[in-house]
Amino acid sequence: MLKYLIKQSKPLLLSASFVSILHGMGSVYLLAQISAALTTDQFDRGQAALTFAVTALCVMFGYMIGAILFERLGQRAQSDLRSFIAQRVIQADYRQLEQLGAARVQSALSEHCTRVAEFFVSFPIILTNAIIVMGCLAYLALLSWQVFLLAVLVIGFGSVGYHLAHLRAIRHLDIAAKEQDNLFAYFRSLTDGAKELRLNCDKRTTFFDGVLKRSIERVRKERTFGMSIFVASASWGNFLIYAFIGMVLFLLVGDVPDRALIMTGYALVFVYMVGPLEALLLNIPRANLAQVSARRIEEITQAMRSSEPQVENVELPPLKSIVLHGVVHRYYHEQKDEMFTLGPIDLQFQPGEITFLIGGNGSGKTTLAKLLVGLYPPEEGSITLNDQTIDDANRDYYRQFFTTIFSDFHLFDRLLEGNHDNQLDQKGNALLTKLHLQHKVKVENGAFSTLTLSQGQRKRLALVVAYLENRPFLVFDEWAADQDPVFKEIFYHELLPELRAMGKAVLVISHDDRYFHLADRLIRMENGQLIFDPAALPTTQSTKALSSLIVANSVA
Ligand SMILES: Nc1ncnc2c1ncn2[C@@H]1O[C@H](COP(=O)(O)OP(=O)(O)OP(=O)(O)O)[C@@H](O)[C@H]1O
Repeated sequence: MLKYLIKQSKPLLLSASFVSILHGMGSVYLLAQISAALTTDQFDRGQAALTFAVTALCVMFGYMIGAILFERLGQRAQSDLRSFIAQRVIQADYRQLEQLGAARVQSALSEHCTRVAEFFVSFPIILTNAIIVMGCLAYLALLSWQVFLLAVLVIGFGSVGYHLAHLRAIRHLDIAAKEQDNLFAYFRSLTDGAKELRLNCDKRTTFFDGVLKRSIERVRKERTFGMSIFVASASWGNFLIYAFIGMVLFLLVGDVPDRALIMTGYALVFVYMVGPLEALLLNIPRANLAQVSARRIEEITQAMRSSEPQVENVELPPLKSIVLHGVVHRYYHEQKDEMFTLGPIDLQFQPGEITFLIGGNGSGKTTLAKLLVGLYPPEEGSITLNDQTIDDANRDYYRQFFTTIFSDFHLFDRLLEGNHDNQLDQKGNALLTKLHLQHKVKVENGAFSTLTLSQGQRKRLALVVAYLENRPFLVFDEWAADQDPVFKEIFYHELLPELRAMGKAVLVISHDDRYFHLADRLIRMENGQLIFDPAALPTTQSTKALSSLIVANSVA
């Protein structure tokens, strides 16, 4: 992932790196000038002052330009990453997304992205300081090759220790990154479960102390541990620097002639080098953290691979039929080591037909609806649309035939229709009036004036959106469950017949047995199977619906 981002912004990164290298080299050149001024007697003071001033200015501008360019790179990396992840989420197969969970996606979009962007802030620090350290070493080599060799030996020794520590630290940072995904799920519970947490103090205490704080603590502990290892190895590096300086000043130099001058030269280099070395040792862990986050983003996006190419601006042909042949879907419940199997289901749908799907809780009605609309691909069997078999290649196209209102529907704050115009607003407002929502919410330029509505009102608004989408097939999953009798009446007695007259195919998942007789067809789900059970049907049901039930179960 980091490699990909680096490749993406190559020109900017190269320019920023070039400026940082110049900045580092300029700093070393400044050191050489200071050293020369301190240790040499005969030189042109005016010329030296001018060179020093020009170099200092170049170093300042080099630092400034480099830092600005890297900041831009960091922000761009963050926005690129966010768009990339969002794109992956939009394209991901729905079932994979369900399994992955919202918390991990949130964690990738916020925290991990920020950490990766930070890499671009620490990168120039690492680069510039590495150049300064290398320059200082080169200058040392000029002064004495023995001292240079000793420095290389110390750096080699330090690097091995640093690498071993690095391996250990990364393990802890990885654990922290994984735990953070759980933490984001708990953060969601803080707002999603706000009512429950306020109404039950035991629940609140257990959640806060036993779940949330434990997770926060785990992230803190693992990250502190990982970073402490880095800091410890940085201190080890620091100690080695001073050990090296001590060895050079007190053992290697000895009682040579011009000792004071040589010592001044060395001391200057050492003092100049300590800061950049420390900065290096402190910033490499930040780059490592970015690497851990980049890996996590990669894992999360890998888990969202899409096998279904997405369509754009499709013209839909008229719907003639949708047929499910022996369709099967399974859920595996890990905790209980149990399998829920839906199907095999044989079923046929036609335009202008209202089908009611009934059955007990957990019998598989919603799962069947998700299979029908193409959110789940059938594990066995097949679906055909107008005699064309649906597979991964055309499933996204197939999904465009449907509008759904599931019980966990989402309302966007605007109509997201590509061909939006004034007429659509007018139609929307007329429908809002029909559903008694005209005083609560309005459509203006495709946007709803508010979404602060009761659950029943939100569902009515969702119904308006579904109507305006004008798709050939509508699926309502217990839409009427939380509506007043007056809206149930409108839904079952006005809207459904209207949809039928418009030639729409409609699947209504319902528990409202008072209205079962209005169905053209009634199908019943029990424990994942469509069953034929005339005794279970309400007495008011028309013979038409009853005979359709038989037909529904006999489509091969
Ligand atoms: N995302 C999921 N992952 C795993 N199992 C699931 C998932 N969704 C549903 N199930 C399981 O599948 C079975 C059928 O669920 P489904 O939601 O289809 O039933 P339903 O008939 O719509 O129920 P209800 O009337 O309560 O809405 C249940 O046992 C449920 O636990």
